Amino acid sequence: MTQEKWGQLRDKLLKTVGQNNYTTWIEPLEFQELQDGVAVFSVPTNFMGNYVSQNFADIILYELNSSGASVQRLAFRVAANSTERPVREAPVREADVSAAKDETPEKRRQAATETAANALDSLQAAPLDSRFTFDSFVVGKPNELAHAAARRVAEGGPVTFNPLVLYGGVGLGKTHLMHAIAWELKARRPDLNVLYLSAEQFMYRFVQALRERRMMDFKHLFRSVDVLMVDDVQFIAGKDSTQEEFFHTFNALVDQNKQIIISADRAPGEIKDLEERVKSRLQCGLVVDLHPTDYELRLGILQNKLQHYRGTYPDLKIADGVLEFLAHRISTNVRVLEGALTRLFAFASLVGREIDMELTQDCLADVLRASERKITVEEIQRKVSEYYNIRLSDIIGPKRLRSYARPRQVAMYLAKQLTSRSLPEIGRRFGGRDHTTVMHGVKRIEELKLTDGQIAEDVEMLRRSLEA
Ligand SMILES: Nc1ncnc2c1ncn2[C@@H]1O[C@H](COP(=O)(O)OP(=O)(O)OP(=O)(O)O)[C@@H](O)[C@H]1O
Repeated sequence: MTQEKWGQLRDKLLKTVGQNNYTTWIEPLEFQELQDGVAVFSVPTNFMGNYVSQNFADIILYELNSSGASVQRLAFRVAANSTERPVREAPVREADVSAAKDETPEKRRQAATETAANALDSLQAAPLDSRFTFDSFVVGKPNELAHAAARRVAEGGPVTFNPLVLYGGVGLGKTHLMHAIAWELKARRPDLNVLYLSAEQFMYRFVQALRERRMMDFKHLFRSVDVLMVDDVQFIAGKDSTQEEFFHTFNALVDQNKQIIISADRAPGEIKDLEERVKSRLQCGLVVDLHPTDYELRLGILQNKLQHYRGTYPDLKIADGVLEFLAHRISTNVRVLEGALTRLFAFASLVGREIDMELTQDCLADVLRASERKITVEEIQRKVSEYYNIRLSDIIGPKRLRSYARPRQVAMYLAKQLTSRSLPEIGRRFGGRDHTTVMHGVKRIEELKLTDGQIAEDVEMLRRSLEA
């Protein structure tokens, strides 16, 4: 059995176990020697050796023997200078702890901690997305506070607010920021054990530990981290025993002054079925929200993505105004925005055309339709009355005073621009006015926008707040 032969066998294993398993578990194995029927491999961690021997030993043995080698057993040694980490989580094996059965309590504790640390190794590197860094995070008004708090925590200095809770709607960058913190901490403070996982994974690990009667390992694992990051914490709402364990983990870490970072899809106080005591713990630190994106932030993100895509599609051309159009028309969810741009680039490169308005509308018709915000005339009237601080009835009613008439015209103009209502329909909603009155109002505002800076600004502010 030679290195070369192992190389060939690995190719066969790739077909048997699939790409993911292969990359995670088989590729990092280094064949060392075959002696007395034992094939020895070096592995980056104990944990990984255990996992491979539990899950893939029979397949590896089968392939080794089919290739002519005579192998009865596999053995795994941890490489002395190993810096690699496996990239997936898996159960911690009882064998690791039971080896210490006859030792003193102190040694047992140490062995358990080492086991936990091994498992920790695999978790740390597990799910971080290399694209989610501070560099690739575009900062704008809606997320500047969350970003600043994340940056502060990522410095790894003394813990000043604990926990940091980031919350906000779907696709607004919570996970991105959490990963960015983890990356930054890894770079600045490699001495710290940073553990990032989703609340779902937390529950999964907890249930598994219960099933395998390995709660001690579980507790060791989670209490020996320096920074614990739990994503999408709302997931544990209504899951009583998981919440309970989370609560104890949380307290234990806070008592040791270890940093905790949590994300949720809404403010802690608003998470249904989350125990009061968990809610109040979450509210003890700094709670910051990621607001829905605004036009400027969406445009910034698109420009950022464009730079990125230039690397992949160097020949692509994009007409002026397309990014602005997308930022204007596509919803607040950044994931949808990114998806739209990806599709657009892929499509344009396939058909070999410049990305212009026509191509954009063809290619993204469904996305554009789905994200079309239905702004109503009533909503416009309400916003306009709030903005000018007049009563809603004065916008709709017959008063002709300039201080009512001008806001009314602004509302008519916005209704024409932002809804698909016809002039007569708009007129009906303004106290049964004639369509010519609406037409006149719209024209008047169009003219004033060019000559009166204040009106132009009012209209723009109102448009933005209606579209936000
Ligand atoms: N400010 C931003 N700058 C750059 N990319 C962003 C920004 N905000 C979000 N994104 C991107 O949008 C996508 C969705 O973000 P992310 O997964 O972090 O959302 P989330 O808030 O965790 O959503 P969910 O609640 O669905 O888990 C990611 O690809 C992320 O990189």
